[in-house]
Amino acid sequence: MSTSWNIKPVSRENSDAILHKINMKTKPLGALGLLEDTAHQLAMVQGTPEITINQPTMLVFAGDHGVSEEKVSLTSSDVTRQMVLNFLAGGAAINCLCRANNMALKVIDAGIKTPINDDRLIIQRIGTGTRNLAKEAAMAEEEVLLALEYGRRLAKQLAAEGCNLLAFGEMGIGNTTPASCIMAALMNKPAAECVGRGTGISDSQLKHKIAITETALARIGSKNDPHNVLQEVGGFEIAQITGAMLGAAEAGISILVDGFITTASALLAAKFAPACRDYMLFAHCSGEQGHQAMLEALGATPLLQLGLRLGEGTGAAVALPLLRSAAEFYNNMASFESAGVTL
Ligand SMILES: Cc1cc2ncn([C@H]3O[C@H](COP(=O)(O)O)[C@@H](O)[C@H]3O)c2cc1C
Ligand SMILES: O=C(O)c1cccnc1
Repeated sequence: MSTSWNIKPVSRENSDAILHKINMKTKPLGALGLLEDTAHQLAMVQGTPEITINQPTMLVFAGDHGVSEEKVSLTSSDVTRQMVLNFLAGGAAINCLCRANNMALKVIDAGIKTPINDDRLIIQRIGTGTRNLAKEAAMAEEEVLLALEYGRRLAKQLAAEGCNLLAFGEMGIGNTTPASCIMAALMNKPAAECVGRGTGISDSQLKHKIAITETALARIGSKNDPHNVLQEVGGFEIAQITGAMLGAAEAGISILVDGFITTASALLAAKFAPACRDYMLFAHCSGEQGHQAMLEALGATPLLQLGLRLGEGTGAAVALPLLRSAAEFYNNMASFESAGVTL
């Protein structure tokens, strides 16, 4: 069983014209650095003379992980639910950074241990947390399919309502472990290069986390098959983010990727449908070991390097003003001709 994705690669047809427009702005060639690449990509995706950033929305998917019983995190699964309540109350880092940067925030229960009854929460529960990937497949095949579909549907609904930029964040105690497993499997790298300290675990916890990752990897039949990888070592929120990224690309809108965990989803999405990569922008390089290599594997140059290692979408929220700056210079900066400036 598999899902097919209907993603149009972004047309290269306008690439030269967009580059020309950027190069004719009143500045030395390339002097706006990564802002130029960002404008180029947004303009390519949008295919319109001006770049717009409409209803930019942060989607934070929450899910619990059976592997947290292995003490691979600083804290217990209970904190996932407590943090979702914190999101709903407006008190978490991501709430502050979305407020500071004028970004809408939606929180999705993709399958935390104990449900929360609150109208503001989007309920897309797959279960009460995944199974322990150290011992067995984290998810059932149907759970993977349902999670991908839930994510896809939400992204397409938001695009239909006028959003043209979706950013992705996550909350799930233990989820750097599945993200490391996904990285190791899809990039065919040793566990030790993919596993980091997440919330800040000790040396002995790190050793155990690497051992678990190796055990789980040995169980994956086809390491190059994103569906198989998700089933063995994925997570409900990781799978829904993957589906939502693919859904965003199907809808032709931009994807803003955050840290280590959402980049693992991006790797999966690009494996399901390589054209999805055309729609992705990368906010930052996290302090989590392995993130840099994952970004390189995706050919990504992240906008920021702030030493963030939190997730929740925080890096993506902080990067949004850079996208707005890219749009503003692209749309409104004078050209040599219009300003009468000669080199
Ligand atoms: C209070 C708190 C708030 C968080 N917000 C995001 N994370 C981050 O830490 C978790 C991943 O790290 P690990 O794999 O080590 O558990 C995820 O929930 C991630 O979003 C948090 C973690 C904590 C403790
Ligand atoms: O980079 C991330 O997304 C990250 C790093 C550590 C813990 N949680 C998330």
